[in-house]
Amino acid sequence: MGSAPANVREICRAKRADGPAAVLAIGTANPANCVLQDEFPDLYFSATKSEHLTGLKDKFTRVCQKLGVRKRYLHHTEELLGAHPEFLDHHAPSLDARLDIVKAAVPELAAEASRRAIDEWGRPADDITHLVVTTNSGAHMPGVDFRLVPLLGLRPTVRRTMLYLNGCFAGAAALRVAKDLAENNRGARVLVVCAEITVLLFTRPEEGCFQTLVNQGLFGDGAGAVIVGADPVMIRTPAVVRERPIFEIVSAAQTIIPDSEDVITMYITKGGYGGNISTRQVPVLIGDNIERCLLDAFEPLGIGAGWNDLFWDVHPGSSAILDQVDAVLHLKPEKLAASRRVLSEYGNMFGVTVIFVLDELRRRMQNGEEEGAPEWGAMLAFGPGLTVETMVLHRCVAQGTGAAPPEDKLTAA
Ligand SMILES: CC(C)(COP(=O)(O)OP(=O)(O)OC[C@H]1O[C@@H](n2cnc3c(N)ncnc32)[C@H](O)[C@@H]1OP(=O)(O)O)[C@@H](O)C(=O)NCCC(=O)NCCSC(=O)CC(=O)O
Repeated sequence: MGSAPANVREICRAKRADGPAAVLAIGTANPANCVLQDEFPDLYFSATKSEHLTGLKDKFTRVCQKLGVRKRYLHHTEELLGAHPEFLDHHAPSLDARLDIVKAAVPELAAEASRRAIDEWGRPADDITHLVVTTNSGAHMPGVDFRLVPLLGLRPTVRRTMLYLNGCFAGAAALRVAKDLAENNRGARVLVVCAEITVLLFTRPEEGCFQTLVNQGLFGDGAGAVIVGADPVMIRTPAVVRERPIFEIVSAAQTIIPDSEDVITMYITKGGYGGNISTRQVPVLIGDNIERCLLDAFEPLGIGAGWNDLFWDVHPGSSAILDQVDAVLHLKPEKLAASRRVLSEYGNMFGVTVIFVLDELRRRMQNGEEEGAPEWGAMLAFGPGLTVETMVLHRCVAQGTGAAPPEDKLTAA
C-alpha cells in the first residue's frame, strides 16, 4: 500500500480492450422436424381440424407462396399438437402447458448451437466470461441463461444478461450488448445465444384473422450462438488454439421509427402470444426509414462506400420486406442473397435469423460466392414498435482462416 495512489482513469483505461469486438465463432441449430412450405397448408389445416374452411385454406396457400419460405423447422409436431388439443383454441387457457414445453426445449436448442460455436472457437467453455441470452419463447426465472451454465460447463461466475421479448431485433440487440462488454472488459469472451421455439404462437386458423395465417406460414424455430471478443489471442490449452476473427463489429445503433408503437406488438395471454403485425405497413415504414439509419451509422465513420459495395445481413422479415430494402437502396439482386437463402431454408426465426445470415455470409465469402468480396458490411434488424438495429461490420481478411494473432499475444491457459 506504500505505492502512489492509482489514477482511476488509468485503471479504467487498462481494463478496456485495445481493438474492436469481433465475431470469433458462430454456431446454429434447429429442431429435427422439417416442414416443406408446399405441404404445410395440408398439414396445418389437417392438424387443426380445419379442412372444412376451404376458402381460408386457399388463401393460406397463397400467402405461404408469397412469404419467401421453402422450408422451416418446427419443434411442434403433429404428435405434440395431438397431445394438446387446447393449443388449437387461442381463447382456451394453454399458457402453462406451452411454457412447460419451451422451458425444457429452448435451453436444449440454445445449448446445441452454443456447443457448435464453442467447438469452432476451440477454447474451453469455462473461458467464457459473459453470457448474453435472448428469447421470446418463455417467461421463466431463472431463465435460459441460468440453465445454460450447467449445460455448457460455464463457470458459475459467468456474468449473465437475459433479454426477453425483443421480437425480431433481439439477435442484433444481443450482439450490440456483447460488443460493449467485449470492448470494455479486457480479455472478455462473450457468448451470445438467441433461441426461439414458436409453440406459443401456434393456434388454428380463423376467418377474419389474417395475422394467424402470417404467423403460421412465416415463423420457424432455431438457435444461433456467437462468440464475441476483442484482441484475438493464441493460447495453449495445452494444444495451441488461435482465435480467428470473422467480422469486426465496428458500430451498433438502435432507433425507434416515429409513431410506430402499434405496428408490431406482442404480449403473453392465457392462450399463448397475442399481438399484431401490420403486414402492409411494416415493409413501407422500413423502406421509408432505413436509408437514414444507414447514413447515421456510416457517415460518422467516414466510410464512403456505395450501398452496392457493402455486404448485407438484413433480417428477412419476409420477401416483401427484402424487396422493399432492395428497391429503396437500389441493391443489385445478389446483395441480399444470404438473407433470402436463410428465409427460404429456415423461415423467419425472430432474432435468431440475423445470426444464421451472418453464418451464411461467412460461408459465401469462404466459397468466393460473395461478388467483389466487400470489406465493409451492414446488419439491419427490425422488431417491435418499429425498432431498427443498425450495425456496421468489417470483414476480417481470410475470413476465419487467417488473421492469426501475433506470437507476443501467446497466453498460457
Ligand atoms: C403478408 C404478405 C406476404 C402479403 O403479400 P402481398 O402483399 O404481396 O400479397 P397480396 O396483397 O396479394 O396478399 C395476399 C393475400 O393476403 C391478403 N392480405 C394481405 N395483407 C393483408 C392484411 N394486412 N389483412 C388482410 N388480408 C391481407 C390479400 O388480400 C390477399 O388475399 P387474396 O389472395 O384472397 O386476394 C406481405 O405483405 C408481407 O410479407 N408483409 C410483411 C410481413 C411482415 O410484416 N413480416 C415481419 C414479421 S415480424 C418481424 O420480422 C419482426 C418481429 O416480429 O419483431
